[in-house]
Amino acid sequence: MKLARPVLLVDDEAQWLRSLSISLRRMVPEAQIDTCVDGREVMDRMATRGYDLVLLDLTMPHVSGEELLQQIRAKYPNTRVIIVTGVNQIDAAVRCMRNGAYDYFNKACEVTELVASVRRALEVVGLELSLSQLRQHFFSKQLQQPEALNDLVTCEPKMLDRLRYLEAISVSPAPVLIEGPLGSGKQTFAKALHRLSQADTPFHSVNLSGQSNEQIQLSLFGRVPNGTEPAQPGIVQQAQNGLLYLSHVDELSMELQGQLLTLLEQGQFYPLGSDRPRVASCRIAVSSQQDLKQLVSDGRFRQDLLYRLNGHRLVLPPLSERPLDIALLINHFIDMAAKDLQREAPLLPNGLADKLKHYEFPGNLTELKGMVYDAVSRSDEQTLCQSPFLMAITEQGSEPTAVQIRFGDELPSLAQANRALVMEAMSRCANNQSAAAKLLGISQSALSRRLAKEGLL
Ligand SMILES: Nc1ncnc2c1ncn2[C@@H]1O[C@H](COP(=O)(O)OP(=O)(O)OP(=O)(O)O)[C@@H](O)[C@H]1O
Repeated sequence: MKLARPVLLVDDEAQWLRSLSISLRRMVPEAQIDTCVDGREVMDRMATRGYDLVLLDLTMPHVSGEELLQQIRAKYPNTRVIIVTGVNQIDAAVRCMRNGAYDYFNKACEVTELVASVRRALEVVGLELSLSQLRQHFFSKQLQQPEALNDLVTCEPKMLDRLRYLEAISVSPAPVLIEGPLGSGKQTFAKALHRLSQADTPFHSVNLSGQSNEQIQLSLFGRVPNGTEPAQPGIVQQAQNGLLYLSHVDELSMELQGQLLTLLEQGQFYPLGSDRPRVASCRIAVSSQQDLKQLVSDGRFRQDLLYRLNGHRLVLPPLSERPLDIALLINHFIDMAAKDLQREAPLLPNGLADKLKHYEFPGNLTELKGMVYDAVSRSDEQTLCQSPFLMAITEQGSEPTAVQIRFGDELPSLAQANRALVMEAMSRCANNQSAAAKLLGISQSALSRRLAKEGLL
């Protein structure tokens, strides 16, 4: 969601101030507009309320815009200033830009140009703010709002880093891209982001997978009334000031990718049947199971959209790379299942979590949760029934792996093939020996011996 951003408009022409504030309130809903007709009051107003952006008229009685610009830049370096000039003041405007103004706007121009500049300035301030929060969080290593993250059970250091990052970006208005395999917790992270930022605003989620363009347009953007059908509001409109989470963005058609880009860049959308844009004011988080960079290389995803979405990016690892979390998650899901199924919570049998550390979990947390619910419903004693887990482990172990290797005319020797396989596994795992050993189905010490023997260490 877009967080409220305080903006001060300074001009001695009360009429201009009034009409500009109406336009900005309508077209940049996250801007919280205050006005000031007397330049002498500006620094006091700045001291009582930290403004993200000041729009400053250049020519005012008592104190000039140029003078105020200098004072604001000296005392409030994070505040952006846009200079508003009359027709013949280009030289002064250029001087102001040299002295740190963010932009300048000529009153004779279309107000939409000023609106675009205001949006850009607020976006920059938002990004700077989240960057400084990021630094703060990483240095403090403490979670600031642990209660908002209660649904995210983890003790893996790499996941705790992601929670800190989530807290840091919760103040930013920029879009968030969450990548991760099936069931790895993308939506759960999006919900936590919403709780961290403004829990009293709406959270909406739309699954973009398996729907036609028209269904998606209707559910996102709504429709204006036509001869046969009544008006229907879209979710973008309902999510005003809230968070809109779009899952499976990797499955969006090229046409809808363009519309999503308009929504992100201009904060505008078109209901079906209308050529009049509406203003959107929700923050957007999207998720993808596929690597979007790869999709861009394959020509299946727009690069400009990826740049836009990449405002903040979180990549969630598969559950098989979070072994420390397995016992914790099983216990968490046991409690949930026991409550939902109105049973006593059974105990986690010794050794089960360890056995599962070698299981791949193709469905990640969704799969583990399903297994635990099944196990709890089968448990008739005090201990959790193990059969759903053991069955999955056995099935995975006995599943034949289809290996297809293309050989040239000349076959490699066994030693050469071994060496090539080891090098390939190490390269796929970024030289992480324990991951490479897992890939090769041997122990880490066996891999280490082999690497030493081959002179690859
Ligand atoms: N860290 C976590 N702690 C506890 N439960 C979690 C955690 N992450 C996810 N879950 C639970 O696991 C299940 C799957 O999570 P979620 O729906 O967020 O995954 P997803 O990546 O969005 O799924 P999909 O790929 O299908 O869109 C949900 O029931 C969620 O409540």
